[in-house]
Amino acid sequence: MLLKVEELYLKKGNRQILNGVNLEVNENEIHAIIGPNGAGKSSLAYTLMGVSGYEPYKGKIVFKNVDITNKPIYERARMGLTLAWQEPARFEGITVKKYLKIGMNKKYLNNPEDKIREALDLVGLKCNKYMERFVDDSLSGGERKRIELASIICMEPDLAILDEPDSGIDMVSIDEILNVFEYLKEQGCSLLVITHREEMAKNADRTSLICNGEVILTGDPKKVSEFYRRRCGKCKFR
Ligand SMILES: Nc1ncnc2c1ncn2[C@@H]1O[C@H](COP(=O)(O)OP(=O)(O)OP(=O)(O)O)[C@@H](O)[C@H]1O
Repeated sequence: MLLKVEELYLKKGNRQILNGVNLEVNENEIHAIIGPNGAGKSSLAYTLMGVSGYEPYKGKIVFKNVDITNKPIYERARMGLTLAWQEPARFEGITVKKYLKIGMNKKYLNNPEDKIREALDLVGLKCNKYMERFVDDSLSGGERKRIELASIICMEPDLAILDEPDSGIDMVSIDEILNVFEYLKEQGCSLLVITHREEMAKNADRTSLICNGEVILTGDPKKVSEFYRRRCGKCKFR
């Protein structure tokens, strides 16, 4: 097992956000997380990554058999964990090329430009058009999401947590994103993908449903999606 989350509890102020999350991600698995707005999906992602302000008050996070619950974000990153934020990264003043090179896996540093071209191609962006563009507001939300995904391809972490990689991506391009997921899996990465799109969840190996800060069901993606649609309509908002 790659990631094991045991009974994780998180508060923000006096608000209870995570209520004893249990979650397991296997090696080489695409694991989707679904659930209603406000269920705690993004908060779980930040807690797993070790973002400041998201320290759990109870529970355990084990990554590659190491207890990382109290490890700082940079140590988790060094161990091969990464998070692509819901809001795409903005590195004002940096070109796309430079941005993709920053987190690049060492094994590609001999010939970074080839990997950058491959990554941009995989996410459906024309290299010559985007390499020298700046990562800033001049890029559309969808373009930034794609660049974020390209950075994961260049980084090739052991586990990438992707918070709504499909938001802002037009419907016809969802297949492209799914292809990137398959590509990353072939490279040996595991993915934890937070999504509101059923077709994304259905293409995962397993899906977990989060409700009120708790994983209430994990299993076959089609069954979990179906359960969510049938049973969770009523508990959408707290
Ligand atoms: N800093 C904070 N202070 C207080 N409450 C917070 C804070 N951050 C998040 N919350 C609350 O925690 C709950 C979980 O939020 P979170 O963003 O994790 O949900 P989510 O499942 O990712 O939702 P969505 O699907 O809308 O993105 C929400 O009720 C939110 O209002």
